[in-house]
Parts: sequence; C-alpha cells; structure tokens
Amino acid sequence: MDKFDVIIIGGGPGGAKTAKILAAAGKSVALVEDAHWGGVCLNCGCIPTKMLLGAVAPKGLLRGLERQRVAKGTVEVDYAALQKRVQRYTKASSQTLAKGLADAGVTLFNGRGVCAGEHEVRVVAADGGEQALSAQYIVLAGGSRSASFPGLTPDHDAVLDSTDLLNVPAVPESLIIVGAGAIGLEMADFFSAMGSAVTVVEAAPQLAPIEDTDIAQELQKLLGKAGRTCLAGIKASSLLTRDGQAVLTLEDDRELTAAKALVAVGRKPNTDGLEAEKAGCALNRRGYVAVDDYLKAAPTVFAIGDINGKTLLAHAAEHQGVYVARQILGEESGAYDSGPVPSCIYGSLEVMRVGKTARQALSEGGEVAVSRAMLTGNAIAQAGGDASGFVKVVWQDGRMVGIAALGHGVSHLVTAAQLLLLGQYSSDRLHSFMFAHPTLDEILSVAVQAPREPAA
Ligand SMILES: Cc1cc2nc3c(=O)[nH]c(=O)nc-3n(C[C@H](O)[C@H](O)[C@H](O)COP(=O)(O)OP(=O)(O)OC[C@H]3O[C@@H](n4cnc5c(N)ncnc54)[C@H](O)[C@@H]3O)c2cc1C
Ligand SMILES: NC(=O)c1ccc[n+]([C@@H]2O[C@H](COP(=O)([O-])OP(=O)(O)OC[C@H]3O[C@@H](n4cnc5c(N)ncnc54)[C@H](O)[C@@H]3O)[C@@H](O)[C@H]2O)c1
Repeated sequence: MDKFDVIIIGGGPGGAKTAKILAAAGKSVALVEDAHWGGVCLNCGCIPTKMLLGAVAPKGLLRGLERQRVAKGTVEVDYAALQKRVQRYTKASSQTLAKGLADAGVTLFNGRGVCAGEHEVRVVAADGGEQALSAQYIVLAGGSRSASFPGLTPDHDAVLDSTDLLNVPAVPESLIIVGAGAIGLEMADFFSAMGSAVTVVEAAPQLAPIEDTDIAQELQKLLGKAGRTCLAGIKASSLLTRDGQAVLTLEDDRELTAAKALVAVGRKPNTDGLEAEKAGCALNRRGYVAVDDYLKAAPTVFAIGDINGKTLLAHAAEHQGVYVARQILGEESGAYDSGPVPSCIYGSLEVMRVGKTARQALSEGGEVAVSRAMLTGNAIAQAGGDASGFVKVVWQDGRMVGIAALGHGVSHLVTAAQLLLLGQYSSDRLHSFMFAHPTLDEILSVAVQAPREPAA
C-alpha cells in the first residue's frame, strides 16, 4: 500500500488548489482524477463557456453602437474554428495543470477514487487495475454533474446537457433551454448571438431566481428587447426527442419544438460509487457530503467544493481548498468563513453580486435599505454603446451587506465591489478610496453615495 500525508479525490479547482498548497509545504500528496485534470471548470464549465461568450462579445457591443447609428455592417464568428480553439485551449491548459502539479511534487493517479476506510482509498483504473493508498487525511473534492428529473433527462440526441451542448457540431437553428440559472442564461446568450432562435423556460417566477426581483425584471425586459423569448413562472413537464427534434411539454400542456434542447436545472454531487460511508462520512438530505463548520465530513476526512453543496462555484471550491490545506498544516483553527461570496452571470448582459440580496437581508430582519445608480450616468458604459442597467447597494442596519449590478460588462465590477464591501467603504470612508477616471468602477462610488431608500 502506498502511503501519503493526504489523498485528494478529484482534480478540479478545489482538489488541485489543495494539492498545490500542501505539496509546496512539504506534504506528500496523492491526487486522484478519473476524467480530466482541471475538472468541470476547466474542461466543460467556466472556461469553455467564457471562451464562447468572449468570441461573441464584440457583436453585442457593435449592436449597441449600431443602434446609435455609429457603426454598421456585420461580424461573423466561425463556429467550427471557435470550437477547435476552445478545445485546443482547454486541452493544453489541462495538460499544463497536470504538469505543474507533478512538478510541484504531487503524485497523480488516473482512475476512480473509492473510499475504503477512514485512511484508505482504492484507485480503480479504466482497465480495472487497482491500487491501494493510505493517508493521514482524505479530502473529497469530486465535484458535481448535471442534474435531471423524471421526464427531464437528457437523451444526448436532441435533448442535451451542458457538456453535450458545448460540443454540438453546428449551431442549432432553434434551441429550448429549461432553467434560467447561470448555465441556462449564459448558453442562451451565446447561442442567440450565434443566430439560434432561443426560448428559455424557468419554473420560478423570475429569471435568475436567486437574485433580487428588480434585477431579474430588468434582465427579462432587456433580453426581451434583444429578441430573446423568456417564459418565467412556468414549469417544463417533459422533454423528449421526437423525429429528431426536441419536444418540450409545459405544465399547461403547451408543446414547443426546437432543433435542440438544453436541460439546465441544477447539479447533483458525484457521490455515486465513492463509498464515502466507508470513510465515516454521511450524505445530507440533498445527497451532498455533509460537513461541519470546519468542512470536516469525518474526523480525518474533509469535503470541499461542489461535492459538499455549500456554494457551487469554482472560486468557492478553491477558497475552501485553501482553508482545508491550512487546517491540515496547522495554520488555521477557526471555523470556515467564506466571507461575502462573489458571483457573476456572464454574457452580453451580465449580473454581478457580492454578498446579500435585499431579499435575503429582509428575511433576516433589521432595517434594510437600498441605494442605486444607473449605468446611463457612466461615461465608459456610454462609450461602449450599451449603458442599460444599474448598480444597487444593500444596507442592513446601516452596514453595507451586498452590492449587485445588471448591465453590459458589470462582471468587471465584482472585485472592486468586494473590496468596498469588505472594507465597509461607505460615506465616511469612501473619500480614501481613489477610483480611476473614467472607468466603469466609478459607478460603484455613485451607488454607495446615492440616497438610501427602504427596501421593498
Ligand atoms: C457550464 C458550466 C459553467 C460554469 N461556469 C462557472 C463560472 O463561470 N464560474 C464559476 O465559479 N463556476 C462555474 N461553474 C461551476 C464550476 O464549474 C464548479 O463550481 C467547479 O468546477 C467545482 O469545482 P470542484 O473542484 O468542486 O469540482 P469539479 O470541477 O467538478 O471537479 C471534480 C473532479 O473530480 C473528478 N471525480 C469525481 N469523482 C471522482 C472519483 N470518485 N475519483 C476520481 N475523480 C473523481 C471529476 O471527474 C472532476 O474532474 C460552471 C459549471 C458549468 C457546468
Ligand atoms: N457564471 C457562473 O458563475 C456560473 C455559470 C454556470 C454555472 N454555475 C454554477 O453551476 C450551478 C448549476 O447551474 P444551473 O444553471 O444548472 O443551476 P441553477 O440551480 O442555478 O438553475 C437551475 C434553474 O432551473 C430551474 N428549473 C428547475 N426545474 C425546472 C423545470 N421543471 N422547468 C423549468 N425550470 C426549472 C430552477 O428554478 C433554477 O432556476 C449553479 O449553482 C452555478 O453556481 C455558475
């Protein structure tokens, strides 16, 4: 049996980050991955989707300038060439990541990690060969995959999951997207920019259901203006392939047909076959690996990233990985604190948020107020040709607890917003924070200083 200080199952952002820190500190680390180094994020998540969106972004900007009669003509994106570029980039990045890990002293295992005890893991290779490993600590970082429900299960023919859709050989003439969370909205943006007739169906009363209603309503209005069909407040009952076409049945029995359909209704953890119970771990009610306040799933086992279901974001997986590595190294003893989590939905229209929504703050109680600024007042937003949208700041009992924005390019505001929030740069401290001029970031300062109104 090969012995290590730490065995990590899952080579996505969470597992890779943890492995690098521990190896740099002199620990012997085994990292087990059964698919691609870099996980979902690098191979079929964050990175390929942003490369697609990046390629169509200039089209959106030029459309804004065309509306102002300062640009004309068309720009074409070569879909086949773009797909090849994305594949080349992600493959090379995955290889570079693996090489970097190996160079840092991490021992890489290609195969499926299966828990065999509180300190033991079996690695099952694709050819069925097995290797037994033991360690003082195990870190579960196996991530998640697309969820499906009865009636809403990708058949990988005309009804696809997000990985299938990233690999479709040609842009579908029409596309139904079930689910208006981040995946649904980003895919809708790309394929619609590429010429697909896109229909988005969302069961919740609004698109981007976790965001505040004012953000979601403005988003739906602006997407409508851009020719997108978005049906919110209606559930998809079933999706199937009929005569090569995707056929969606809505809960009111209406039928919609398209060349392809995407099921983007959330994620489920990769716990099948992990045998986590053998390491002393339990699954919670939603099927994720249950962890305590220290991200411990058992006395010598941690679970980080998507597999613990806390926050399904790549940077959250990495942040948790840093915390767990520091705990193992004896550099951290307090409970895990994510701080205000930044998140973005990318595309020609973006949503950005750090910290709480007004809805969240209201549900917790206290005096909740909102201050805002419209992007129309920002010179850089105007220069880019699309100044729709706004920034809002959420205040709870006088403290800044959240900053959100909707509009073109607002994902670029996320880190400045986080710094403002962490430093509590409100009226009495903001004078010490110098914003470059002219920048989109200046809108944050305007929103922080705008009059506060009670949140509805
Ligand atoms: C289309 C899409 C777009 C996304 N865009 C963004 C974005 O823009 N920003 C963002 O923050 N997040 C985004 N996400 C979410 C992000 O990809 C995940 O939150 C992140 O990848 C989670 O990291 P992780 O390390 O927990 O797991 P993963 O990235 O899922 O990696 C886990 C790895 O473990 C492997 N594995 C699982 N079980 C085993 C086992 N038993 N043995 C060996 N290996 C195993 C898997 O093959 C996988 O490679 C997106 C997701 C999708 C699907
Ligand atoms: N930019 C980013 O950071 C980014 C991008 C993509 C994905 N992600 C992460 O990946 C995770 C998964 O994304 P996702 O968009 O699949 O999940 P999600 O949970 O964000 O959204 C799924 C949506 O599907 C809807 N839905 C469920 N059943 C339905 C039905 N029968 N009919 C109509 N609508 C239905 C839900 O109400 C929900 O709004 C997210 O939690 C997100 O954190 C992040």
